[in-house]
Amino acid sequence: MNRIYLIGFMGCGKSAVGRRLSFLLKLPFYDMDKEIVRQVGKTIPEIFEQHGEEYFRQLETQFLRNFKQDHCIISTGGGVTMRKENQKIMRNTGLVLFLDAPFREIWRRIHRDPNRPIVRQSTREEIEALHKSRYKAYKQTAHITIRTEFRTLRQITQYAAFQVNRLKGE
Ligand SMILES: Nc1ncnc2c1ncn2[C@@H]1O[C@H](COP(=O)(O)OP(=O)(O)O)[C@@H](O)[C@H]1O
Ligand SMILES: O=C(O)C1=C[C@@H](OP(=O)(O)O)[C@@H](O)[C@H](O)C1
Ligand SMILES: [Mg+2]
Repeated sequence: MNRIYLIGFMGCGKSAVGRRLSFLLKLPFYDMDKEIVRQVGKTIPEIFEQHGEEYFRQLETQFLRNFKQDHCIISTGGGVTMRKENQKIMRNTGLVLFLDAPFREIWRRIHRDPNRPIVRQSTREEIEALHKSRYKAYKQTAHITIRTEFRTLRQITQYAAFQVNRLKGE
């Protein structure tokens, strides 16, 4: 299968770049968080509050196991890449792009957002430690790492499209 997955920490731009990349490459776009919200009929904070994080993680893996569409762009949630099974599914069914943003930029983007329950419950230091602890998994799961610092969303999207086309041509 030939999907494009965007992975990386909260706020690195997976959803924003995924949407733009889908326009540029003319491929359908799926944001895993949005798909889960639609399936369950609850917001992400509601799922975390009412069922707990582990339940949300199961929904993420279920989505990846059951999803059938080929030739599409999928923006993952920041925690998806932590499970080995998810890593395997993504690498076996598509090209995995890691959007690598510096933590201070990530923090600036996410610290006031009420829709990310993990951020709401934690201090800056705790989120920075989480970023550090997850970094290796993103790096190792990705076929390509894209550094986003000093780049606009448009530049990142164009660079991602260039990399996708280059690898398709190989
Ligand atoms: N390179 C960038 N330049 C400017 N704004 C960005 C960039 N990447 C992401 N953003 C903005 O940061 C916020 C978080 O991005 P989002 O795509 O939701 O991240 P993710 O899905 O990885 O959590 C959004 O408002 C998005 O428009
Ligand atoms: O990193 C995480 O554990 C999470 C990231 C979120 O997605 P984004 O990476 O799009 O913010 C969302 O799946 C949930 O709040 C948990
Ligand atoms: Mg997102």
